[in-house]
Order: sequence, then C-alpha cells, then structure tokens
Amino acid sequence: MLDVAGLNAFYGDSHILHAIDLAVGEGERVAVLGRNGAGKSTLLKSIMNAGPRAEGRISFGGRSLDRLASHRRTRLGLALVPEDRRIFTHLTVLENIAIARHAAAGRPVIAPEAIIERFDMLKPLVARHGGQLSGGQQQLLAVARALAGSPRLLLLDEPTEGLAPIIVEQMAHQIAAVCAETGSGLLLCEQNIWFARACTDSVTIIDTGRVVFKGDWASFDANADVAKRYLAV
Ligand SMILES: Nc1ncnc2c1ncn2[C@@H]1O[C@H](COP(=O)(O)OP(=O)(O)OP(=O)(O)O)[C@@H](O)[C@H]1O
Repeated sequence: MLDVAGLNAFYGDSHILHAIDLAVGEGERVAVLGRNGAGKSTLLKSIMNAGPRAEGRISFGGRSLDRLASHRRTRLGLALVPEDRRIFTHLTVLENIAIARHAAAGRPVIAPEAIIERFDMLKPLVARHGGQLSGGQQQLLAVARALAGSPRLLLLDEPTEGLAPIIVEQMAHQIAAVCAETGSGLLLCEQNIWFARACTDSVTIIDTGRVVFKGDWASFDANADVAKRYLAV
C-alpha cells in the first residue's frame, strides 16, 4: 500500500534522511524506532509532503505521490497525527471528532459517537472543549479523530510522549483494536518500545537518518545488541 524507495530528505542544506526504503502493506502495522533526532518525524512529514524537501519515490495504493500536496494525500487515505496534536481548543471533543469527515472528503467515515465508544477515556469528556483536556486526553482525541476518518494508513508521531503509563496502556489496546476492526494500516514512530510492540507486527529502526534494522518483533528480540546500539535502552 505504502512504498517508500530511496527517500532522501533535507531541511535547507541539512541532509536528514538517507536512501530510506520502507513498505507498509494493506492493513499492516509497522513501528519505526529511533533515538531523538534520528529522523522519525522527518520521515512521516516527508510521506505527507509536510515540511522537508524529499527526493525519491513514494507511492500509495500503487499511485506515485510525486509532488502531491499534503491535503490531497489525506484525501487518498493517509492520516498524520503530528507530535503537536493540533486539537481545536474551542471545539468540544465530539466536534473535534466530527471534523474528520472533512478530511475524508467523501470516503466513508466512522460516526463520532461510534469512535467515542471505542475510546473509554473520552466518553465522559464528549462535551468538554479541547483546550480543557490534559495532554494525554488531547493525544487520545487526536488519535480518535484521525481514526474516525477511516484512513487506509494512520501515521502516528510519538503519541505516547509525556503520557502517564495508564494512558499509554489504554491507548495501545484501543489503537490496536480499532485498526484491526477497520483494517486501517499503521506506521508508528515511537521511542516507547512497549507501546510500539503492543500496536505493531514489525519494526524498522532508523539511526542518523538511515535504516539500520528491519524485522518482526521476534527477530528484534533475537538481536538484543541492535536495541542497545541504536535505541536509548
Ligand atoms: N524544521 C527543521 N529545520 C532544520 N532541521 C530540522 C528541522 N526539523 C528537524 N530537524 C533536524 O532533523 C533531524 C531529525 O529530526 P526529527 O525531528 O525528524 O527526529 P526524530 O527522530 O523525530 O526525533 P524526536 O524523537 O526528537 O522527535 C534532527 O537533527 C533535527 O535537528
């Protein structure tokens, strides 16, 4: 479904990503791990054409994305939840989720009430404004809103950063369940290995903008030196 081949990405003169190859099949869930500054956010932004200058081939559903604008990538079924969440602070939780139908641009969406049902922690908060939520609640809302647009591929940028362990645990179960139910694929950039493992089937590690490991979680476990060398463990 998503095919990234020979991707190089730049901020000005800084060469951040080097010849990245990455594929995510229909409904597949893949984690990208890497230290601070490894290039995880740059990878997701390059896939969305949302910041860095990218060179290389990115195709989605067999179609080359070339210079396609970010909002048109969203219409094809790619949905990015960036690190800064971008919740509408003056809209309620329910209204924030209802906005997803605009991004979907005609593709079927999940009703806001049905999404709320799947995210227990949001249930008591439906009428609250986005700006009144805690960081963890905002993050859950951002993920729920993206899933309400029934993306073909959800791109999540470090959703667990700064969240309490109980929220991280619930988020993992709920993301995995909704993706399995809707068939949505997942490309998850993370530093929290527990969370990444709970949500995905395979893992790619990047270090200074280069892929240094690819495999399923069993092969990740069998290569303990990889985690030691490239991750902050
Ligand atoms: N807007 C920008 N302009 C210039 N350089 C940038 C910009 N954004 C990121 N970088 C640089 O690109 C490199 C990769 O950053 P990126 O944010 O992709 O890493 P990351 O793996 O997502 O890290 P983190 O976990 O800290 O978010 C870093 O060296 C960073 O300083």
